[in-house]
Amino acid sequence: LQFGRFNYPWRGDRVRARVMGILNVTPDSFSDGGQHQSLEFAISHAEQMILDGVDIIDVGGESSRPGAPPLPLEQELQRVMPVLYALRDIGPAISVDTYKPQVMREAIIAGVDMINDINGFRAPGAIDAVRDSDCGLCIMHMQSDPQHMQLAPSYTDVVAEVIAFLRERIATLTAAGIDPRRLCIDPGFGFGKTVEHNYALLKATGQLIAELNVPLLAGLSRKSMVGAVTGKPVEQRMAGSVGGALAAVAQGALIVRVHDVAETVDALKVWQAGFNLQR
Ligand SMILES: Nc1nc2[nH]c(SCC(=O)O)nc2c(=O)[nH]1
Repeated sequence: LQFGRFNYPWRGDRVRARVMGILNVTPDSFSDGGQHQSLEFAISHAEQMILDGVDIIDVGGESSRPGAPPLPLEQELQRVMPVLYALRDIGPAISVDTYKPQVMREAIIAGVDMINDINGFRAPGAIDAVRDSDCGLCIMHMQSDPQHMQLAPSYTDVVAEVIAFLRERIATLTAAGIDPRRLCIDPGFGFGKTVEHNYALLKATGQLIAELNVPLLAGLSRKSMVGAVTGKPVEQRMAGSVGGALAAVAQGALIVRVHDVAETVDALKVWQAGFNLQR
């Protein structure tokens, strides 16, 4: 490990928004779910995202849609590790979307640039898994867990409670010896939130950044919060998702996690050309 390499994707430039492309390596994202085909598909999808201008590729082996059953560790490793090794030197930063400490450990050995944990590194062993490395760490807020989170999301004050959660996680990770420069936060759109909660959080993007003083990742691409205000099904939510990404970036979000890389990259180029980025 080259300590001090600090290869987290936002190192050096915390102004230009980065585009994180979603690379699902779950069977339901491939026709036959076969191992070999899924690796081929994953690599060609990654190559397309690179042509489209992606900054970070987020590799996820477990679907975390509401109600999804947990995925056994071995299956997640079988899906994700071949892809991480295949992409490790392909160009853009590589992130792994996992909450399992063992997957984090193996991903770090495979050279990932970022660990994206929807569970905010709360699993036993998660902090130990990532402490002695130099990759970026995304701490996301989730109420409850994927199997139960959308049954009855409730908050007294969703913005205050999400800020308090993220503040506690930042404090816990830094107290464990993790360099704060490695950290980014994420309000977790759709993870234990109603549509109203999601938009309250989106409108509070600037407040989260100001209060927590770490880069913020926004992941609302094609989610039900986009469907709710456009009336569009998931396959017609690209424009709405781009609109949501710009709403987050306009308030200071540094990373947007999206399905539609080319469109988001173009939208950001024009928006950034026409907007005074000096905040
Ligand atoms: N950091 C982060 N990771 C994520 N992984 C997913 S999976 C669900 C989906 O893409 O619809 N969402 C998010 C998100 O919002 N933030």
